[in-house]
Amino acid sequence: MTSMEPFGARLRRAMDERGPLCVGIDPHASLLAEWGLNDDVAGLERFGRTVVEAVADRVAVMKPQSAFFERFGSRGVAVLETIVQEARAAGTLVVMDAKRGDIGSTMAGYAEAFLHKDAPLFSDALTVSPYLGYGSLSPAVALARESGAGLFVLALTSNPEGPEVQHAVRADGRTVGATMLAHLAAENAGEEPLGSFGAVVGATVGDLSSYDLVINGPLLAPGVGAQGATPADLPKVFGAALRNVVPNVSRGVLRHGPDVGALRASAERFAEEIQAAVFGA
Ligand SMILES: O=c1ccn([C@@H]2O[C@H](COP(=O)(O)O)[C@@H](O)[C@H]2O)c(=O)[nH]1
Repeated sequence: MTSMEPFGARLRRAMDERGPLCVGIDPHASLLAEWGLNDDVAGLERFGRTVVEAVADRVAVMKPQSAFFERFGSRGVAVLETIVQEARAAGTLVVMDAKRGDIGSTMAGYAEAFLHKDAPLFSDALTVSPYLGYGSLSPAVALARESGAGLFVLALTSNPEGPEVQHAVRADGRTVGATMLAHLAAENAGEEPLGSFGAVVGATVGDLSSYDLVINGPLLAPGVGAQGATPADLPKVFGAALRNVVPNVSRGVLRHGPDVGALRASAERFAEEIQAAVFGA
């Protein structure tokens, strides 16, 4: 397989050129209604294509939420394929938010679905769950390396229920979340300018001073906007790892649709606030 430049290098360049904002494509039923669209496949497609038209040529990353496409079965997945391909063709990197995780032999199938360069849903990176054990992700790590893609591993998620698992302390005294971060730092060791194996760390999680977020890889940070975090919170949460943070905003931008100009203006406002928070820090 001819491989692409590694995801980490492509992401670093995109963040340097366009800023780090990731805009989510989350076609909630309530947003389809607010946009005056039907809650059907045609509405889904119009929604997704409008978001791509508004921001794909200007933001570093877009993150479609697979759940809202899978909701419509095979026809929804077909729309997802179109959206991913159009967004990538417009110049943005696509992180597929599908949060896959399974025993290793099945994980290999999920990896083929999203990380094989000839797969209809090939994405620049995929969110994965390590809660069947980090080692169960090995087939995805291997295929991502081979095809120049990346992974974002759930480490410290933005939801209030996450800590009961992620802050749990293991027999060796480390928390589960810290262990995931350490695995990722090992994957990324020696990679320049940035490793391809990132962590999901919510912007809402508060004080992380006891965690080592410097993993030489990207940190996908959902939670800005609708979940209550603001760009100004980023320096406090991410500290020394701030320059590798990719803040995701979904509903905070999407609620401004369906007008393309209003979506674009909202993304630009978030991008400016994030730039000020990261580079003014
Ligand atoms: O810890 C996590 C992991 C993923 N997400 C996803 O990000 C977006 C957030 O959407 P908003 O509308 O900006 O709240 C959504 O797709 C989540 O599934 C997350 O929120 N937290």
